[in-house]
Amino acid sequence: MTQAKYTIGLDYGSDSVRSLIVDVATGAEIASVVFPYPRWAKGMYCVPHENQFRQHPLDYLEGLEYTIVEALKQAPAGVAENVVGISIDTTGSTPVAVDEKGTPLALTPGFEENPNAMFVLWKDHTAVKEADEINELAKKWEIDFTKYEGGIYSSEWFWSKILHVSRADAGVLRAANSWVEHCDWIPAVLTGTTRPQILKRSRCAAGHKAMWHEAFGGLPTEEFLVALDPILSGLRDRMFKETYTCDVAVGKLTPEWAEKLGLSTDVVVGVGAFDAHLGAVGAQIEPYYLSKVMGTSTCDMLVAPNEEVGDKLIAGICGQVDGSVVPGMLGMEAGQSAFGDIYAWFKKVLMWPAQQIIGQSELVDEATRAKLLDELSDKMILELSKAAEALPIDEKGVLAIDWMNGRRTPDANQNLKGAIAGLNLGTDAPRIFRSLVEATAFGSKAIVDRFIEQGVPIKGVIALGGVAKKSKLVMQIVCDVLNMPIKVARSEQACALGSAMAAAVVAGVYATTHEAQEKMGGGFETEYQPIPENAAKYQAIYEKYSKLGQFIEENLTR
Ligand SMILES: Nc1ncnc2c1ncn2[C@@H]1O[C@H](COP(=O)(O)OP(=O)(O)O)[C@@H](O)[C@H]1O
Ligand SMILES: O=C(CO)[C@@H](O)[C@@H](O)COP(=O)(O)O
Repeated sequence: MTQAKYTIGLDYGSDSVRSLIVDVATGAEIASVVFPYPRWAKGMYCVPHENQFRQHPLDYLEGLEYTIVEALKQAPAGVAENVVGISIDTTGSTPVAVDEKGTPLALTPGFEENPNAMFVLWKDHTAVKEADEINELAKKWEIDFTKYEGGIYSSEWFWSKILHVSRADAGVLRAANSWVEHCDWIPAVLTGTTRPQILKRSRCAAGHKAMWHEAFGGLPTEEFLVALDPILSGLRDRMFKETYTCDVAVGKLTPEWAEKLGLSTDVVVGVGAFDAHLGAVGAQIEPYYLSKVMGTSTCDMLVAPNEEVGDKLIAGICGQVDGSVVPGMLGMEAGQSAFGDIYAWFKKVLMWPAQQIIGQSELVDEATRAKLLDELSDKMILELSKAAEALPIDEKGVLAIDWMNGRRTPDANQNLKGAIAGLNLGTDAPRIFRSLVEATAFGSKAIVDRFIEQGVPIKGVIALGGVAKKSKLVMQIVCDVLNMPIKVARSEQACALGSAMAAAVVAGVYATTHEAQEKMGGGFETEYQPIPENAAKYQAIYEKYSKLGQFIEENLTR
């Protein structure tokens, strides 16, 4: 009997990192371990009301070691010796300033506690002004460098963040040799290739967030960047020219990391990519099937043969990049800046009085107070969902707009804010919660409609991510609003599974990503079907959503 081989997929989400060990022959998920980022969990280095969200590199390194070592402990004997590859996915754009060795500045003396020296998380919107400047200059420039990124550059992306931090922190500006995406840094650490000049850069990250395109010869020109702000002068030369798809190897584990992880130095490490893109691979994406990663935010991925899309530029999405999802095919990205985060926000609002009052009540002892608050927090969304599910669709009821974290697509605008209208004195929490769920579904429909308007057919919808697995209410409402069937990927960890598939390709087990998908894919566990009468009602309400959104954009934008 041939010796089984395994790969490890690492999925760095917004709140935690998880490892997944997979049997490459069958896709069987052998072990998985999750590591919540400790500093992030305490809210360190973040200022939510200023949209500042930063993550310390130590959160990532500790999670890297912990999740792999613990997963190998859970795996049967003989697995560790037969791991042949590791690949990772992360959130993005989540860049960090690095020194000439490629070390994030927060890991160097004097910057240990400086949020500007840490990873600027994808949801950090401190660079709204810089994004506006990039868009204004791009539209006047001889080449519109945003054209392969939907024509609108976002504050969530690479250059906006670099410019903002460079302006805000002279110390970081002086010490920064280059800037590196999270999805590029981890593979470089594992393989000892962190120096910016040799570090392999992800096609996915560069193409979707850094305005990289082979038609430009790589990144935007030095002239464009200097015209944006002379503070960027010389940085382009310390960035990169080539980019690589996730079927390419970065290198092999260094002896140090092989020792730490209990793995062989023969283990091949793949070029990284973003979570949504490898999640789509893990969910067995096919051409013209929209793969929705439904988590704190949503990412909508599509793939199509390059030749079928041709020179078409798809306006208002997060970019069209050759090889960003499945090597050899065009990857198209859209998404919503907040999805599950909106439910989490409402829960936080409802928790405030309880935390202030129960949290200080003398009627019960401290241990009981803590248990009460934990139970409230743990059950809040489930209880709201149960009550919301019992409510009828109300075409004259509460109507919400899902732009609490700005609008990512269609047509990025991080200046926008959310709204809740149609309230009366009888409006209760479940009704408001249901309106928020409906709003997130309407935001999803706006994206689907944009692709179709732009001539990209959508044959069906695949869903993955935490919300897809946790909420039947959300999934049925999204299904009714889209008026399309939605298949939910079986894997609890589709992003990590996609990374494990990529690792199997870079390790030479499979020749193509498609082959790895076929052999390692877990298929689908549920298929939601739209309820026709609901779909008809939601079509009418969606028109109101669109009008309210237009009013907000025209009158209430910051
Ligand atoms: N029962 C639920 N119904 C709807 N949303 C939920 C439920 N439980 C958790 N969530 C949401 O799931 C999101 C986390 O999704 P997940 O995919 O696990 O994380 P990430 O997006 O960081 O990868 C949170 O925003 C949370 O509000
Ligand atoms: O924007 C991207 C990828 O392009 C995601 O990394 C970002 O939305 C974060 O996704 P999650 O909500 O953490 O799943």
